[in-house]
Amino acid sequence: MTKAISIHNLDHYFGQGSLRKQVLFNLNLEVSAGEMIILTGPSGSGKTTLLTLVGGLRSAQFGSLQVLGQEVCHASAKQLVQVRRRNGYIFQAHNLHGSLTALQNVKMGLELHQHIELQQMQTRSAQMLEQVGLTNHLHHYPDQLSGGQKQRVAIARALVSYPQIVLADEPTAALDSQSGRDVVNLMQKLAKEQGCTILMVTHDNRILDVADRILYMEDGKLVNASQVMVKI
Ligand SMILES: Nc1ncnc2c1ncn2[C@@H]1O[C@H](COP(=O)(O)OP(=O)(O)OP(=O)(O)O)[C@@H](O)[C@H]1O
Repeated sequence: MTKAISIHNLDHYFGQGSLRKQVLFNLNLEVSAGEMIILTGPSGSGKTTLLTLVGGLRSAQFGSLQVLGQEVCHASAKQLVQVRRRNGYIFQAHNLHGSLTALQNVKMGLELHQHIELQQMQTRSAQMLEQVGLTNHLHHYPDQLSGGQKQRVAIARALVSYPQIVLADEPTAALDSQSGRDVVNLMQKLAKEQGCTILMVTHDNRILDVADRILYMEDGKLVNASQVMVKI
């Protein structure tokens, strides 16, 4: 099966000189295309760092990290931009632009893809908002939407370009139990329909069951599955 993400002996350090600190230790991981992976573990264990490396949001320097067959370790700034363009991102704080409507926010997810015509962008964005149940909110601004609705706009924006990989960091953290559940169910449904791989960082034990596989991180290391069952 095609590997969406392939990680071998990945280390990561922050800081320089005497402040240099290792935060990821010899990570090894294979993620198949279409898998939904949840990455969990204590605060400070390195989950977000790993997510940002996979997303090309920071540069990986030691070991090997392949995303969709492309080596990201030692990649140039230009190559990292290409990696970022192929991914969708969903964050806890949804990062919607307050001065843009839901439709305009989703359309931004397509604006890096210059081959798509304006009218087509508009249509696709509206369809995506329909799929997340927001047909009646296309022209609402973020402050006119609930937390769950805002997160659904963020999902629509992340998926509108049909990315092969979606990276999500605590997408349910700001939501009540029911909205959190709705949001992950929606992510799972749309991702399966589009065949995209999801890597999601979460502390939210209520949503672990949506994952095809749960990974546990502790002190910068991936702990193996048999130990995970004891910890969760
Ligand atoms: N930009 C940075 N510069 C220096 N150290 C950092 C930086 N980002 C993270 N760290 C450190 O790296 C370690 C891992 O942090 P990371 O944010 O990846 O953990 P996490 O598991 O995602 O935590 P949380 O669940 O609290 O978000 C922590 O010790 C953190 O203090």
